[in-house]
Amino acid sequence: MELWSEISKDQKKFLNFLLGNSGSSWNSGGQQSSFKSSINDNEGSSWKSGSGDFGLRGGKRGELLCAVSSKWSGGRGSRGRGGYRTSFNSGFFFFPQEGNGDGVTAGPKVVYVPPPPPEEESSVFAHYETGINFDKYDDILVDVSGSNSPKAIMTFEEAGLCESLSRNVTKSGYVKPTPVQKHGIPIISAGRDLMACAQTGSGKTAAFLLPILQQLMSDGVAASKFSEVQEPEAIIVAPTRELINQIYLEARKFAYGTCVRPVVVYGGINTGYTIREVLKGCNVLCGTPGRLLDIIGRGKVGLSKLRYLVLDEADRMLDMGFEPDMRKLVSSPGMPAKEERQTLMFSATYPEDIQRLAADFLKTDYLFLAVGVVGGACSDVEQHIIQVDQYSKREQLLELLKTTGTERTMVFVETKRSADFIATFLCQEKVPTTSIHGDREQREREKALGDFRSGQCPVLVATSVAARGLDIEHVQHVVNFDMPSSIDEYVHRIGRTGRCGNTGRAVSFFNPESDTPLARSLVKVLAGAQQEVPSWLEEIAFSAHGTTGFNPYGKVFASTDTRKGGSFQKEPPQPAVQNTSAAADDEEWE
Ligand SMILES: Nc1ncnc2c1ncn2[C@@H]1O[C@H](COP(=O)(O)OP(=O)(O)OP(=O)(O)O)[C@@H](O)[C@H]1O
Repeated sequence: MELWSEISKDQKKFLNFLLGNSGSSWNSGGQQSSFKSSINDNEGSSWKSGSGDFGLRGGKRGELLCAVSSKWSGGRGSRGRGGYRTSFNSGFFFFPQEGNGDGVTAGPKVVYVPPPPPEEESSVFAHYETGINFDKYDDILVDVSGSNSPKAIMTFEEAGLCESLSRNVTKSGYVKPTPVQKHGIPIISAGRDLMACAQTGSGKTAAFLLPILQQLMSDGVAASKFSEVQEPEAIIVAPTRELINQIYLEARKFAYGTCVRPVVVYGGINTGYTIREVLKGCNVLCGTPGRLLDIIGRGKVGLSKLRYLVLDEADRMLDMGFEPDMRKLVSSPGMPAKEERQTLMFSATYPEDIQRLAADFLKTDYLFLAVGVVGGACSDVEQHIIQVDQYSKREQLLELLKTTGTERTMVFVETKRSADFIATFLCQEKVPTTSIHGDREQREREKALGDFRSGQCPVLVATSVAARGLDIEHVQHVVNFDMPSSIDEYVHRIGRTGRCGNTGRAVSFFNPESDTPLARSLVKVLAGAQQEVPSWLEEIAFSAHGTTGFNPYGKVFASTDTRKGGSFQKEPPQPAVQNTSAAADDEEWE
């Protein structure tokens, strides 16, 4: 099956090591071959339900699956350095790291070089259609706070884009701007700092890319050329590799046929290759925080020409996981002071404490743009919450997947290990499945996403690493196999469907034993998106006194700009934004 064939040589070597098999071939008999044949026995294409006993049994296959699933649980970045760790029969194994010098991804030398993105125009501009609810975006209430906000535009013509940009917008299938574009484009073009919040899938990426590219074009940015130090005019930061790559592809699309050259840098790929790409010329540098800091620290990127700093998924970029990196970034030698650069922040969620923190990075007169309710779920996603107990989840998932057939479905789980378990379980049940999480090698992550995008594997089991920003055509369903621990994460996860006016469905397994702390905020999110709230959930929500970190009178949403004196100052402190899913899962972000 797909997952199995993706197990890398290194992983196989490692498994052989665990099994005391010094031979080089994974398939060389013994336990190894029993595992392989047991997987192969199940190969076929029919979809059926079954009573998989995966993960609970002992015996050879169970042990081996454990070993596979718990491979490389060494963390990345500042929270997880120190060697490869893997658990096997409750033990931990540490392997010395081979420094790869990229300062980001601890572990063996990374040799992976991704295939170049397709060059043909039809691939560059490939897009999906807007959905039946696209025009309803216009009914969403918009609030811009701060002084002297520029007037919104109603059409792309009013955006004053140069000819090549306009042409690229048209080729992308954009006919009219979404609300975040109508308001965001003129704000950015007017040179203002911006904190923007708009629902998932509503076009935030183009809202910042178009005015930046337009400004660079109209200022006659120098065509990029080889130099030992590159001086980009814009830096865009996002929390995950796949998301920053997607943003880069969008930048490349809108800049097509112009002299503006976007480049992407992220962990998990060969550093030498990355540096060579940057040195060829770089106007818009897209990166994950660690790799960006690394490349700046190596003196390959100078900041003297920097005019735009964009934080996508800004609340994530400024929470406790990434805040130190962001502070490092803005204090890098040569980084223009906030008064000298334009700083732009975008997300679908903005906890108030993060808003206050974000203000440190912005000019005091920044504008706050809220499209709809800050932190609200996309109302184009039909949300269902099903009460489950821990042990019935797998069977319920199988039942559910029988109804979705070959429609694309993302299944979110809490940990990397359960991502492997569930994906393998589904493969055994003949559901073509792949998985993405922070312990998979970059090559595997990209293949998984590719197979999911192409429909070869219509089911993608994912951890929080895929919760934010990913824009994948035809994702009709999201399943929260495990509930996330924060409501914001829920909003982002279900936002992988129902994008750009299309409709989607999200089914969440709610286990009262573990998920009660989420109940009240979930009720509010459901009600806010005009969804049916199950009465049992309401009961749990309103009897959930004493649950840790839950303020019964607290607000789920920041109603608006915290500078207006939102609930932040008046109410008892809210639980800190806990990306506990990420924290509990070691390291899912880079
Ligand atoms: N004006 C438009 N007309 C048609 N399609 C658009 C328009 N704006 C954006 N899109 C498309 O809508 C999809 C979603 O856009 P995008 O990924 O920027 O959403 P987002 O708001 O950043 O979502 P998320 O919060 O999940 O990151 C993309 O495929 C994008 O190309």
